Amino acid sequence: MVVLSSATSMRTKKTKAVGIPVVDLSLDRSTVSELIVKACEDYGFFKVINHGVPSDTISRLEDEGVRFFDKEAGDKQRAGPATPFGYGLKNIGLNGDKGELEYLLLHTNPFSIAERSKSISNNPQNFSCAANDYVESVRELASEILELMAEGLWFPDKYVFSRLITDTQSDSVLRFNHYPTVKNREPCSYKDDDHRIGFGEHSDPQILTILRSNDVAGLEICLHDGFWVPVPPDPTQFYVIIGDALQVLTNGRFTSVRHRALANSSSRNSRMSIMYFAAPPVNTTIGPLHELVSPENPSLYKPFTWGDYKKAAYSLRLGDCRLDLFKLHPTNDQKFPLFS
Ligand SMILES: C=C1C[C@]23C[C@@]1(O)CC[C@H]2[C@@]12CC[C@H](O)[C@@](C)(C(=O)O1)[C@H]2[C@@H]3C(=O)O
Ligand SMILES: O=C(O)CCC(=O)C(=O)O
Ligand SMILES: [Fe+2]
Repeated sequence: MVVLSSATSMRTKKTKAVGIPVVDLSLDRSTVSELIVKACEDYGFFKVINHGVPSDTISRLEDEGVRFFDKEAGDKQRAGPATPFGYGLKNIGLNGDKGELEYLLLHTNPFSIAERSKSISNNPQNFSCAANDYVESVRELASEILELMAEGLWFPDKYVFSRLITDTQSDSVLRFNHYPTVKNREPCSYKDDDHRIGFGEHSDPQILTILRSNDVAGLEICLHDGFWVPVPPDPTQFYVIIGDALQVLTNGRFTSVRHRALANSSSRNSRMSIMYFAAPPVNTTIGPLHELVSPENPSLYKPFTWGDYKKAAYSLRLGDCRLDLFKLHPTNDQKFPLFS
């Protein structure tokens, strides 16, 4: 029997204030790579400053996002439903997950962006151009970070991670999340720890996520001890989230951080985040790299293709610990039977 743990099976978790690691990419390379490795081991999450993404590239895409979410409901529906790409409202994924948000999910292939932009914008060319420029810039940033990680781990091949996401067939995804202000009095069935949930607890399946938000709070990350930490919004910088695929490639040395976004309840402005999920081509095999496997550190996961992993992710709920399915030595602390 294969069993799988789930967010809903976990004990109630408390919040605490902890400083999020900040990595200044303008420092010398060996310091930066050391800081990144430490942040990936301790948190699976960090902020990057001096990132090199032009502010104009960020603001052009932000304006497109604001323009889209400002439209009438009927106009936005023209870009939906999200199956999985397109416009989605309150339904996340295909298996009944709900949250207080609306979103746009796009594949980053430029042809796919061009096609989608026709139902998103009255000026599709502007939208495509802003989205492609943004994707190109954050892909470069993600590659640079992955190269620094490989250097920090003393791998002989510094491109071992980055080449997975720079391949022209990469399966990377761009997501805009918009969390409209909700009043606490309104009835709501999806609460957790007395908070309304904008985007429920989960890990990102991909290699790396580059997150940028406006100045409205909501994001929280979960520490190894189970405490939740609010992440201060910073519109000028990016946050980096380690995904499941990188946890596997590093044989568990880096952990994919569980995170969530709380709905807007007190703020007068609504939160908008833009995320770039860096993924390899679908036929890429993901497994622990031999440099990180030894008799003392045996392989923790069986290899799988990115396509297999996506299929598993999409057959499960948002909060499910889908990596359990690929563990070589599953533990007994998992609650819900998945397949028997
Ligand atoms: C409930 C789901 C939504 C999701 C696919 C899934 O079945 C489980 C993983 C979810 C997630 C989380 C990170 C990203 O936002 C996302 C695009 C992804 O790759 O995995 C979403 C998926 C989605 O919203 O389609
Ligand atoms: O909007 C956010 O801040 C987080 C959303 C998120 O985690 C996701 O889209 O995967
Ligand atoms: Fe996420």
